[in-house]
Amino acid sequence: MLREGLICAAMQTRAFPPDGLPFRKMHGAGNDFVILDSRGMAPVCTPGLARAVGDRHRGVGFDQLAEIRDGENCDIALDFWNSDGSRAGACGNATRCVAAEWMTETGQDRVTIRTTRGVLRGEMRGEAVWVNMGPPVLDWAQVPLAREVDLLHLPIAGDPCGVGMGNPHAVFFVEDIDAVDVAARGAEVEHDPLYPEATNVEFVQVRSHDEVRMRVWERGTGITLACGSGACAVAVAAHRRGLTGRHVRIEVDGGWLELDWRDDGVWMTGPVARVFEGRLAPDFPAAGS
Ligand SMILES: N[C@H](CCC[C@H](N)C(=O)O)C(=O)O
Repeated sequence: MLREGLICAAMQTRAFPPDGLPFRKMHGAGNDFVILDSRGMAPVCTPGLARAVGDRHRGVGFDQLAEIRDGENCDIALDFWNSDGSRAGACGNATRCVAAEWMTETGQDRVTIRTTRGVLRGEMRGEAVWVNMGPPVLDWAQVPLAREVDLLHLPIAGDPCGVGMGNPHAVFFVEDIDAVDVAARGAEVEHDPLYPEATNVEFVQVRSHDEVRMRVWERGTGITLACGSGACAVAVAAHRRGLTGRHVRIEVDGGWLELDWRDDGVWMTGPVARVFEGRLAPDFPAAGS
């Protein structure tokens, strides 16, 4: 036991460099991220580290943590973590943030990013960085979403739709989005047994053929001000239901996102901002856990 304790203590002190672990804090339309850069070294993030850094009182706080890694046959790779320590297969807003940073750093106007769902492409068009979040998966949730509608206790404005964007999304169209108790209904739907891996939940009010408003409950995180992959799912679902065209502006609680569902995938742009840079203390509680 003593030996195990010593090994454990050694791991805890050797995980971070002596001057701390550098990170960047960014957000995209209010969806906020801690970005770690592990290029040229072994990945550092673990469920424990994600939870500790994600703690808004004792850590840094984030909706997702994105870890940049060396890309195989592409420019970079990205891993995503939620603040509860779970992994996310996709994160559109963090992908936009990292794509924008990479373009600024390299002076290039195109980037390829490997994620668990495949290689995503980003490109600069004028001042805006667009990313292609890939094609939607439309058969991931052939489930009776009508049961979920009952959970909402609200008038709906179109059949709900399940859309996979490398992660699951359940999209509900409602007449009055301000009447939705996003926290209560979102948590309920997230863990409905219909979704063995749980789901992200989007509520949408359609304003016109090219504009909708969305509010989101993210799996593993809760309410966020924006969700990029969720916005992609909403654009796809709204078009499939005949409610919008393929190009749509989506108002989220943190601003606006612009979506364009093309033959090669769902493209997205919107605001990104770098907030600050810092270093996790070498003895940060979760170092090495
Ligand atoms: N905020 C992210 C999505 C995180 C999804 C995550 N909560 C999951 O478990 O799938 C985005 O911009 O796409």
